[in-house]
Amino acid sequence: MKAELAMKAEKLDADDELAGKRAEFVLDEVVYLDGNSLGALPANVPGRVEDVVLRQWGRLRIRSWDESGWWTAPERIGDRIAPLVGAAAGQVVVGDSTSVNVFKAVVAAIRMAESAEPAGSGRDEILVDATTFPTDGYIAESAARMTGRTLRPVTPAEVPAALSERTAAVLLNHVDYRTGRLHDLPSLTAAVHAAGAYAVWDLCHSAGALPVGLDEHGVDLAVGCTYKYLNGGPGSPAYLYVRRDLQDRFDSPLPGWNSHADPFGMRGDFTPADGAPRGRVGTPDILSMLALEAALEVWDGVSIEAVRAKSLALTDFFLECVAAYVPEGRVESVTPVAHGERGSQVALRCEGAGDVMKALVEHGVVGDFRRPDVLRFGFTPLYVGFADVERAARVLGQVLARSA
Ligand SMILES: Cc1ncc(COP(=O)(O)O)c(C=O)c1O
Ligand SMILES: Nc1c(O)cccc1C(=O)C[C@H](N)C(=O)O
Repeated sequence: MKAELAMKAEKLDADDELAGKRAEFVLDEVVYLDGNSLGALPANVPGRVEDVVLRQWGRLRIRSWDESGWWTAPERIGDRIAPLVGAAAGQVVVGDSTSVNVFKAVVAAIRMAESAEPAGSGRDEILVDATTFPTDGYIAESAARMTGRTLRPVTPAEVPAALSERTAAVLLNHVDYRTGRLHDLPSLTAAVHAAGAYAVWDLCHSAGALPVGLDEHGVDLAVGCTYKYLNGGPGSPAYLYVRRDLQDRFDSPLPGWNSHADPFGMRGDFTPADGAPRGRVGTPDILSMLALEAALEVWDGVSIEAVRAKSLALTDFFLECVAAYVPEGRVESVTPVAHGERGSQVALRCEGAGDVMKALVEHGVVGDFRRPDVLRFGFTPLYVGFADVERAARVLGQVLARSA
């Protein structure tokens, strides 16, 4: 069995059109299956950061806001992310954290719902994914409280039935951070719209791993981080998508001088900028942002459809190897088997998962542990290969056999 799966991995790697991309990353002999938490370092980033620090900052200093393109970086880099999430140019702005962008998007969605209806018409409810990564839930709760709305946590499957004329906005995750379940963005967005509400999607676990189709599916607002499948580095800035025809109605709860129509007018009253810059707040985090810009160069010539095809092949193969190597009954996958419902990770429920993950890391296989009992393995198609997958499952089998 071992030899068979190893041979299969070899063949899959030989046929992999993305295999060459791995050389564009700084990696070692560790099997790195944690790119859904922190993506690996693209090899061109250190040189770029050195140039940004020593030449752009060190020598050009203040001139770099114009001459090195610092001022326009949030929209320029937004336009580089846009095709990866199915958005035309001019709708994505990079900056701040995902958490901050969730706040902007949810409050802006509530304000859009309010402005679209006669005063007091009663859109007083916000729906939020009950299984969400916690930060989204905390922020939605605060946004609801600040705007006098009620927050109603529901699972994504319950959303269609929960929608009503009371719903103002719905905050959902495209891929669940714990289970890796891919939610049906097209049909949920359509259901939200049919109820007259606004849909906000968190793309943290889907952008760079699978096609999102923001424009195609008429998503209203979306946010995401850039340090997972986009490999921007620890704390790299997040992004905000506002659909073009909604941009004039985007009323930011965090208007800053960078989102002013005339930032250097230094005026006392706020006039919002047109287009994507309206989503900015204050001075962009240039060092992180330009590291991200360099990191995004690995996407040159890569189609997100090819990435998705490889991602599904990797997760299928991992499940096959786990079934072959792991002693019966020791793990249970909580990630859906159906391709249409799977993101780019596999989450295995396992007794003693915390200790098992420690042992895996000691043996050169890095995934992560999510309490109370989940082993999480993320598969980044740009740098994970099929031999990595076979080895990870084999080591998992050995660790579990030892602790039987
Ligand atoms: C779905 C989701 N939303 C938000 C975040 C984090 O937000 P922030 O980038 O503000 O830390 C994460 C992971 O950290 C996440 O998985
Ligand atoms: N953002 C993180 C961080 O600053 C430290 C450790 C982990 C993270 C993560 O991104 C966690 C991740 N969102 C998750 O899905 O669990």
